[in-house]
Amino acid sequence: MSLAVDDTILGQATRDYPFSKRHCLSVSDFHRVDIENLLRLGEHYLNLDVQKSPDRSVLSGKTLINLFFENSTRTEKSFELAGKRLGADVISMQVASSSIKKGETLLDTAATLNAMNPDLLVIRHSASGAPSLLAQKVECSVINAGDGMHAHPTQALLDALTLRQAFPEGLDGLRIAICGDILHSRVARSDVALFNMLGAEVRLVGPPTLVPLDADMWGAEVFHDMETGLQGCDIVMMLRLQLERMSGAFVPSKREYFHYYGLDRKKLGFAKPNAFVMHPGPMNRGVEISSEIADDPDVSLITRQVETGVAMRMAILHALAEAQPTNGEQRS
Ligand SMILES: N[C@@H](CC(=O)O)C(=O)O
Ligand SMILES: NC(=O)OP(=O)(O)O
Repeated sequence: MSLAVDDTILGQATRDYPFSKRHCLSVSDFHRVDIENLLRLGEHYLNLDVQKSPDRSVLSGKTLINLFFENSTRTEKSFELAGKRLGADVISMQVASSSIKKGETLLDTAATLNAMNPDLLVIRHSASGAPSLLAQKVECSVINAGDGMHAHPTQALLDALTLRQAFPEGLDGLRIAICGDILHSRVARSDVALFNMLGAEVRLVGPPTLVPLDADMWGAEVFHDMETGLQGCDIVMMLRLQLERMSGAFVPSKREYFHYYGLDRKKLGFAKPNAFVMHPGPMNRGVEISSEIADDPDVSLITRQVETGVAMRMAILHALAEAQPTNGEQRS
């Protein structure tokens, strides 16, 4: 089956190159054509008035299980909404009240859920690699909703789709600065990989304690001050200080951090005059971003990222549910 959404450009693209991936674990598992097809499908769902005219036949009869071992608002709720809008039966497992609290392991939990025959399993876990491990143990499609500091591929896809809406000519040649706590950020890792694939020039800006030593090998130029890092940038993406992954002090104080790295009107002035601001959320106002920037509808794409997230996740669920695995990617 191909992604039979319409007979126009999308239909043509997906007929020529049907989506073949069984899982969504990391953006680097995808070819550019997979990414283009996913983004086109995301655009399709963004343009539909999904509240009023959902296509509930796409995932009708399919079961989606959300398994979040780490906190989430945007990712979990948008997968839940996306699954429901496409007609799936959706279960969001409450880890805190599950048998994991009685000592059941991740793999035993996965085997138990697998026995209920889900079609799609969305997992967020603090351990890098947990979704890949699970993908080897279950028979359904696995979607990585964030694993440790490793990857957050669906965030990268929704960020790319948000950018395509803001820059209809595409990401090619855009200069994007990702700023703040790069070290602990799975969003930064996935965004750098995807933005590079789509032709953007990516910069990483943060204090030396929060930028990994090998960051210049990711395909991004590293800067340690906002003034030079933001020069000529079309997009400034701010990241939260991910305290839950820090052991020890990485910044002297939040107040000092804001002074040097927090985005306010003055620092945004270092970027291009019409630069947009992004943030994957959740934000810590007054730490990495000021309210005057976060709430400025002329520059902030932050709410649009959330809105785009639902459409993008509808696209991902749709694509995986209809994928035609190639050899070596056999669907069981
Ligand atoms: N929500 C994103 C970013 C963050 O938490 O700061 C993540 O889960 O990676
Ligand atoms: N951006 C993001 O992943 O948000 P949540 O942690 O709220 O899901």
